[in-house]
Amino acid sequence: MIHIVLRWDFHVVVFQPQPHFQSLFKSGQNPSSSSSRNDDAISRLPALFYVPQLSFSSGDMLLVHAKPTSEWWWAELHGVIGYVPASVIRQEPDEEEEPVEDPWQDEEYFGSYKTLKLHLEMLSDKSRTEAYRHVIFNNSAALRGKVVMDLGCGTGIISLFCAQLAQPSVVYAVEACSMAAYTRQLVKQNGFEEVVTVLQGRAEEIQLPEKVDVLVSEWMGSCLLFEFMVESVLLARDRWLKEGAVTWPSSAALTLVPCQADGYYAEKMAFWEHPYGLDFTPLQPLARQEFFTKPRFSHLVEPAECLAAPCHVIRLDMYTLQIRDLEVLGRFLFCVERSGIFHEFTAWFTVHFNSMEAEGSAVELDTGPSAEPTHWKRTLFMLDRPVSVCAGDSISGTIVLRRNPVWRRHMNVFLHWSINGSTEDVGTKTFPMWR
Ligand SMILES: N=C(N)NC/C=C/[C@H]1O[C@@H](n2cnc3c(N)ncnc32)[C@H](O)[C@@H]1O
Repeated sequence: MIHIVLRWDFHVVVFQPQPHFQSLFKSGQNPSSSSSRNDDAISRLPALFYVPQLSFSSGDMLLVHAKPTSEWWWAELHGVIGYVPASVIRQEPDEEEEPVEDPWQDEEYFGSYKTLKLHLEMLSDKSRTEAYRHVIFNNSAALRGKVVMDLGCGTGIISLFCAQLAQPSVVYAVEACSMAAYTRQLVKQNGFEEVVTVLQGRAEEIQLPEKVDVLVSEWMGSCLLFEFMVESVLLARDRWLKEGAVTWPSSAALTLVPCQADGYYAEKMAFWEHPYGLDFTPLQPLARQEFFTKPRFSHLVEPAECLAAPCHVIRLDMYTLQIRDLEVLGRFLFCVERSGIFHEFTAWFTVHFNSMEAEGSAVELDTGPSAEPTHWKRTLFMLDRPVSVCAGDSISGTIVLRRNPVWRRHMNVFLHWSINGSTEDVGTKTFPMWR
């Protein structure tokens, strides 16, 4: 979709500080928009903590990739991509509008949830499913008479928990794919037709008869954000959640830790040193490319393999998070607690469910090595070359989860690290998830 810029007759570089990094700014450095002061201030800032919006001038032709909200569109100008305020641009009718592939790949994405495979995997994950049941049980009194929306209900397990353990006035179970027809059968089979209403359609498009008191969803993907179903939750939050109402999960955190991974390294890399007494090391560059380029999702790191204390690199408050903040960033500083070989970074997430009652206890779903394994397991980012580290060394750097500007369910993870702050002993690597 081509658009031209109207009204804005000056060059604008607008940076939007991300609230959850507010605390990381040095005082007095919050930029204001559209001023030379802005440019100076920004040139001094750690740009990593800003989501640049597109700079453009009147008359520019923008290529709009996506319109996540009515006020902010995701667009491209001269190869640079960023958010633009929709209010200043006008759609130019295209002569030949060639069909553009759906950046959400909804056909493939929702198609994967039409069969039982993924639903069986999620339902078989007791840590995950029991956590949601625990939340409903803990809040059963507060849920009485409430209106609930279960976004992406799948087989409807969370909605069925609500009807089984509490007395909400209604649960709107929203499911985009044809699984919804079976979900209706399950609601009937278990006698909850009076409470649970299954609506087939995308949460972004369905119409609810009323706003809701509780928005519950199990949206977390590998490395927390993969699939970016969280965007659908934010849109539904802004559209259907009553003032002061509850969203479950209430917050999320991504955790990172440097680890030793002898087994995986031996299996994929050391193996080529002398298979059957022969030297196959010329294949190691191929092995590095094939096995270490993409993150490994199905990884179960043990606590003993962690070389330092894990650290939360990203925290998301589901009440204040904005879609444009989903180009999320983080930084880390690890103090190595045990000498060993630094093979990889491992990532996992934790989500919290605040109680609806002031004194109620929160529920936590932790997918890390100190908790029961879950179907998410953990995500492993293998370094190209392992590094020997000693207790007391520091591993500092940044992790940037940059959403794929075109394929909106995908992202790239940039990792940059330095050992003991040195400028020689540094590393940097980008991991595509998946495109
Ligand atoms: N990855 C994790 N954890 N959960 C995936 C959960 C996916 C389920 O939620 C549905 N879903 C995902 N996004 C939407 C949406 N915007 N509107 C309606 N239904 C949706 C999918 O069809 C799956 O059944």
